Amino acid sequence: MKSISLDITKAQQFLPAGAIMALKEQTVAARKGLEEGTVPGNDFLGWLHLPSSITPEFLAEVKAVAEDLRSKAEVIVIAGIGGSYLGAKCVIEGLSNSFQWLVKDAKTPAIVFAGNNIGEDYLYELTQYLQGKTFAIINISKSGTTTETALTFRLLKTQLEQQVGKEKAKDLIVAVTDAKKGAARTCADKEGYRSFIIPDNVGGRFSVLTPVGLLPIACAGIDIDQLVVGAQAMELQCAVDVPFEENPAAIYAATRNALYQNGKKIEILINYQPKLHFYAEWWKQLFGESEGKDKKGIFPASCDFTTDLHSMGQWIQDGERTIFETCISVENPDNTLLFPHDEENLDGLNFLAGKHIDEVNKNAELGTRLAHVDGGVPNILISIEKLDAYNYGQLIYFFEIACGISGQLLGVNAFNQPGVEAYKKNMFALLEKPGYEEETKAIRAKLAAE
Ligand SMILES: O=P(O)(O)OC[C@H]1O[C@](O)(CO)[C@@H](O)[C@@H]1O
Repeated sequence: MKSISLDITKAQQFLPAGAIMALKEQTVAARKGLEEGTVPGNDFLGWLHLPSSITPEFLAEVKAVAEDLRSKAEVIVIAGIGGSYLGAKCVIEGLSNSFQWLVKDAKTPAIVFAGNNIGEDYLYELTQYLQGKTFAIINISKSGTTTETALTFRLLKTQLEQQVGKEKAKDLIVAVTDAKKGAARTCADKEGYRSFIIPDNVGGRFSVLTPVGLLPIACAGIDIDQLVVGAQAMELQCAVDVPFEENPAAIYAATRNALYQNGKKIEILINYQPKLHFYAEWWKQLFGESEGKDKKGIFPASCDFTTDLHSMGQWIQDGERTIFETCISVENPDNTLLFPHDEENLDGLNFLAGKHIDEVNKNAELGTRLAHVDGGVPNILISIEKLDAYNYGQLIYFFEIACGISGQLLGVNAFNQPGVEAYKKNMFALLEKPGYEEETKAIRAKLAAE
């Protein structure tokens, strides 16, 4: 099977000669640091050899639980946020029929995501939708205490128990959480739910190849074996003994850091396939939480083309020259659709007659790349053969390891996220959570003084 390919030529032309090679030594050291576990945050390196350590027995266990839920439920609600949501969401969106939610298909339950927001209307509408339906809940939280997820889980658990009774609900709830800590673990053990463990040394944004991602993905009927095989192939391709010039993750990490050092502060992940929208959301958390710290870090942004060419295209072509693009290009669509000839040609589109829709898309892609490069936007191109589980597996591991390397080039601990606590602390103080009495007083005084 074909490996993903990386082309940095249209980024390199914006850099001083030798800028990427100047980072070679540091990049090789960073890759070695990951292998030897000497990097900052080294207690969170469990993802590094995760693909090759996944056993067929473990995958069979995940698939068996997924099959069981698929056979019992019309709807499966995946409750989780951040890394406990985005990996599954990006793979499921990427590899399912775009109109799956409208298709009445007895084999695949509707997969619905929740626990990733606190919208009262969202949750109200979800609880309404679930009324009278047999639904299952996968409650995913590493800490087991994340407010958005815990709040949603309580709502849904209550509804499920009311609808089917406590005993039957037990069979329809699965927890994916820490082995020992957190409310989600306590609840799962006490209620007797089936559960999967999130390894201690795998942080949320690196956890898609643990049951956090694998269980929901299997519930959607996607081939998790191939996902893992793709990740394993990329693990080999980015191994510590692969020379810098042949390691795509090392080259990508060095290139984006060279661009950053030369004033390109924003990276826009581009796709030309609507199915990749949530891939970018996953990627933004991966790089945003890993690198945005110590007042440093490339800002990870994303655009869906050609859609956003009609909204953000102007800015990208002509705005401040602090951006670069990384484009994920999909070589082959899964399906064939030819553009029809029309005798009257009222729309003037007969010049496209007989062409694949993808040919139009590919020309839009090439035309955009040339225009943006001409407009001063460096372009990194990542090509994959097609959107399938194998290629998704490759892409996931590629960006994970690139991120692990890149964080070191930037000089940060890529595996913590201390900054996310600030909003939580304020929210708990404002909501008068027990234990936050001092913070409540302080924040009320602050607001009164404003
Ligand atoms: O799995 P958990 O512990 O609910 O965390 C969800 C997300 O929240 C964060 O911890 C940020 O608060 C992310 O790093 C994580 O992916």
